[in-house]
Amino acid sequence: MSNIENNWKFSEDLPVESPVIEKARKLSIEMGVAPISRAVGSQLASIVAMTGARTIAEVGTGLGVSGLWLLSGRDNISLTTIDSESEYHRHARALFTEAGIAPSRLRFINGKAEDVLPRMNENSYDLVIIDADPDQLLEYFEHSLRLIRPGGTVLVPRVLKGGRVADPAARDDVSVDYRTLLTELASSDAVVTALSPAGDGLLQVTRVG
Ligand SMILES: C[S@@+](CC[C@H](N)C(=O)[O-])C[C@H]1O[C@@H](n2cnc3c(N)ncnc32)[C@H](O)[C@@H]1O
Repeated sequence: MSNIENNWKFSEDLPVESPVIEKARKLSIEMGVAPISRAVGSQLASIVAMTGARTIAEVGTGLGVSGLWLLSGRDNISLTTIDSESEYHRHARALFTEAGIAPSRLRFINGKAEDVLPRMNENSYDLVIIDADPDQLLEYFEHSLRLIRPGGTVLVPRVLKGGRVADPAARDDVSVDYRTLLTELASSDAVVTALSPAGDGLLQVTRVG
């Protein structure tokens, strides 16, 4: 293994997940839903803790691995989480309860993100995380920039698409769209952007004004 691969593997193996997050991860994998990686989860919790985020919206609940990590970052967060699959929401709700999270802090919206996001209030969230249909990322990203307050942050896990985004020879629409988005954000004055190689890439975009 190269040093870079060693570093990556070490960073992925290091975070310690709570028993409920471990359970959510196991169930998620059994049901064929890919959870965020441990390193990405620990980065989400860290971002929540350092930004003091209180209002979070999530696109792509899955079985709740990312939500549980976000909620572990600090107390008194309210999480609005969207998924098109009601069965996933049923499991995630049970896992959040098992983690001791008060139902009053959670809002589950069952529906397609492309229908739900346009109806959500602008400037209302400290953090928005997008982890749903990769083909719709650009549309979800536009909405997310509208939903966050000035100083708020949009997070996108899996943004490197298994190495395809970093490979200029990959010319499929999604890889090209992602590459273009990352390149444009890197030189934009309207946002502060960081790209972490954790998991399959974690994009962090903070709105300046
Ligand atoms: C990769 S999984 C999310 C995993 C979750 N964030 C985690 O780490 O545990 C993607 C989720 O997006 C949901 N999804 C896919 N297309 C969607 C859409 N158009 N609108 C809302 N949810 C969608 C799927 O049902 C699935 O639960």
